[in-house]
Amino acid sequence: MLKVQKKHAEKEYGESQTKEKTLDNSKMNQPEINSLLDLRNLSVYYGNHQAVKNVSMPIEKNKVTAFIGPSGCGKSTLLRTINRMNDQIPIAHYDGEINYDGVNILNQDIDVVALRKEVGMVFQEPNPFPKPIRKNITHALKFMGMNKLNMNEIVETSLQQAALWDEIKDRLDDSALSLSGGQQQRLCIARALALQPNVLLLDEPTSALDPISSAKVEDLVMELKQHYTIAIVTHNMEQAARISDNTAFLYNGDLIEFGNTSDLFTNPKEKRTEDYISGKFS
Ligand SMILES: Nc1ncnc2c1ncn2[C@@H]1O[C@H](COP(=O)(O)OP(=O)(O)OP(=O)(O)O)[C@@H](O)[C@H]1O
Repeated sequence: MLKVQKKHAEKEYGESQTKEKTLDNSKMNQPEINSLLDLRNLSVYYGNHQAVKNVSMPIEKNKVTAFIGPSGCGKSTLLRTINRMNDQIPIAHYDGEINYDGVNILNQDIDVVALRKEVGMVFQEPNPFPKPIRKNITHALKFMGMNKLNMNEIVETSLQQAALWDEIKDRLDDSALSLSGGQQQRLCIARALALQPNVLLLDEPTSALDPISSAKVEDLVMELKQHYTIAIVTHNMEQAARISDNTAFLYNGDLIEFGNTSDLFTNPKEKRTEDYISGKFS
């Protein structure tokens, strides 16, 4: 629950509905899903252009949900809407709801800074601050007003969670830019984890990495889902099949198919899904 929104949620939905909900997911041919986020009739526009069209789907708690589909189909737009990053684009606007633990996070009175603390994001290109490794973590905490915490402990814990501690524990005061691309990306994940989010949004986090670094980030994602709810955009079908539990296939802004990843990849219900995953178009 977004702390700043608790009162709002209680007023709008009633206390009983602010607890976790189990979706009736029969229309998606899925067993019951324990969703943390629930997208309902979500449409996103850039000016007059509709990039995401009336999408409804759950994002399951402590699972990895992959967004796949051809270039320009709206994957990143959908992901960025979940922590309101699109608010930074003046022509972007949206309709519909994203319910997060009983709160519609698209409400205008949501505290987006608090939201982004709970719903962290990691981008395609590793983007550490040009500062020492340690400061990449502490700077994020101070920026979020969390400067009373035990910084050394959080630095160590978040780097351990990001499977980076053993590699860099003796060089915490070196510049983050001295790390390899794969290490920089894991540092960016550690930086997001330091804020103790519930959800991690990963926008093609391995597309700029070599195969070995990509494999480390994939292993990390599999590990992290024990504690976090993860949504990932990927162009890599093998990656989606390897690491995700649920997959959403988007085409031209429409959600064509959503379901359990192994079912969707082995027995797609829609012809367009089958054509896409079998490489007939990209
Ligand atoms: N800042 C923006 N301003 C205007 N239009 C945008 C903006 N960002 C994205 N779009 C448009 O929205 C549509 C969806 O783009 P989006 O980046 O979400 O797709 P994508 O599936 O993530 O693509 P890719 O796989 O190539 O990254 C595209 O038509 C794109 O041109």
